[in-house]
Amino acid sequence: ACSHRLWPEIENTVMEQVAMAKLGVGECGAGWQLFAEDGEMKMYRREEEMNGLVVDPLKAVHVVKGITGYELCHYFFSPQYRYDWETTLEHMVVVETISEDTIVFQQTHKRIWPASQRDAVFWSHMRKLSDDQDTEGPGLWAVVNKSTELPNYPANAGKCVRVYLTVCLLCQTLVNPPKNGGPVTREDISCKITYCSVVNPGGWAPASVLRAVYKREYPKFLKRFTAYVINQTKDKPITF
Ligand SMILES: O=S(=O)(CCO)c1ccc(-c2ccc(C3CCCC3)c([C@@H]3C[C@@H]3c3ccccn3)c2)cc1
Repeated sequence: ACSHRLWPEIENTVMEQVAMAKLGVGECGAGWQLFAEDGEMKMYRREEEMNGLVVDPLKAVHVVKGITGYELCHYFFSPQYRYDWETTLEHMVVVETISEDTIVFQQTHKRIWPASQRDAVFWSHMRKLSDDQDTEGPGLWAVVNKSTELPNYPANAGKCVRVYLTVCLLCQTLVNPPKNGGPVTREDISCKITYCSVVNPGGWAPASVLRAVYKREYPKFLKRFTAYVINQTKDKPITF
């Protein structure tokens, strides 16, 4: 994988995205605005436009009990589960499997009225990161998705408007060993999630429409995805 043409970009993007994900939303003066909250889940956005297009960066933080960071990243990264949890997905193609932890996808998303239908072409990379604090712990796992150009999937060639996205799912497993020294069970683990995304919608769509879509779709997506992983793993051995 290190020899692949995308490798340098993947390496740089992962480092940059993980560093950004680790930054707190700080004092809200830094421009992050809380726009959705549900229990442990908090969703922030910054209102940003690029030549008239809404490209609001999104940062969500969440803590989920009973699953590990590896498990969350595995179900987010692996194509075979995506239709189960990604409700806005109409079609997905694995264009290239660069290695077991790096895949290139083409996805068509269901049309969200009144915007025209979108598609995305992106590489996706999953990796374990050393947790600076405790090296031997379960550590940090991340999946980074970033749009890329593919000659065989030219942008805006068919009915879809091409979106440009950069997404980072950063997960830290927290283990609270049982007092009695017994084996660690799912009651003793939780996962701290940071999900960052910047989606440039490609073609024009009304700012009010896009912001309404983001406000509705992102909380739904993160709640549905985490519930899916909890359900998929509840009767399985823990994978760190
Ligand atoms: O985390 S991922 O990599 C998971 C892999 O699937 C990912 C997340 C989000 C998108 C995405 C692509 C297009 C659009 C819009 C833009 C104009 C009209 C459609 C949206 C809007 C925000 C809404 C949305 C939010 C969350 C989930 C799905 N829909 C989101 C794509 C990939």
